[in-house]
Amino acid sequence: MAFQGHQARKRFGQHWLKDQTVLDRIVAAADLQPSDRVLEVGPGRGALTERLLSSPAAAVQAVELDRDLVDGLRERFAGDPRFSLRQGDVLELPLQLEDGVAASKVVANIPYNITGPLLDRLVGRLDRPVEPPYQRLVLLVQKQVAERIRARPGHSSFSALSVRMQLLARCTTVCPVPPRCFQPPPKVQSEVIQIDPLPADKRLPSDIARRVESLLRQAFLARRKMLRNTLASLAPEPQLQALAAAAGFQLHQRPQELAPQVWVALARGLNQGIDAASADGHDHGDGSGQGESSPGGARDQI
Ligand SMILES: C[S@@+](CC[C@H](N)C(=O)[O-])C[C@H]1O[C@@H](n2cnc3c(N)ncnc32)[C@H](O)[C@@H]1O
Repeated sequence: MAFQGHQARKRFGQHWLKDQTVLDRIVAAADLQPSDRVLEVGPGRGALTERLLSSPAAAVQAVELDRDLVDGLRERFAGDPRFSLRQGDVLELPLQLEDGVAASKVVANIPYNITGPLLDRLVGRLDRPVEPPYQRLVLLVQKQVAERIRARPGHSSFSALSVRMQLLARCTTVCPVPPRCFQPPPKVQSEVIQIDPLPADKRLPSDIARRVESLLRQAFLARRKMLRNTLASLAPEPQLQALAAAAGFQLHQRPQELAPQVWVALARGLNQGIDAASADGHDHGDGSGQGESSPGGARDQI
């Protein structure tokens, strides 16, 4: 077998999944249909790939960084024409399948060291969502990250990532995965998470999306500070108070207490303020949230 002699490499985040129940749960969550085309990030030695190829999916495209795994993977799945493999960095390679068609689903036990940029690549940000969105992502990630993705307001894990992901997708837990499910076992707890991105017509309008991204950056930079302080550059306090009341929060609250829809309501209020001011004949910029770090300029935007 071509994998013989290959040692798991720490720098590539290699922890082979060996627990059959977790593999079952991942594939069940993916709910693969004959019309599905799957992207697998980091097939490793192919434990998950084999399960994906046991499903009725039309195609499984794997992207593996470690050159020394490529021959073994090609050998292992040579008999299945639905399997294709590209060697390289998933953060850099084009992600269409061999025939140029985009995958419908992503299923992967991901290397934890690239989680942030990978989510960026596979889901995107509010102001630049991945287009077209994947129908579903089933990802094995570090538990701490899964908790941040699906956290509710007020929970200690609630962060800008929670707001962003919950406005872009429906995020649910599939199952916890303790270290003993891997070989070698990682030092951290893991979790399988299911992310169903919203279809393009259910996303936020782009001006609101840009504004929410900009608010999140501004507010979560100092997550322990009251919003009265972190948002002070946006408007004089009486106006800020009115905007907050209309959006459904109070200025003594902190950013991790505000639900995603409250951020959207605040963004709408701010953008409407800009529109109203523009209608008055003032020049207040494009409402993209740029320049908000300059207090004077930002006050002018309201
Ligand atoms: C946690 S292991 C999962 C392996 C296998 N899917 C399993 O479940 O046993 C992560 C895999 O991603 C690969 N990998 C790491 N960084 C990568 C990158 N930037 N692009 C593509 N694959 C990567 C590693 O070589 C490894 O095979």
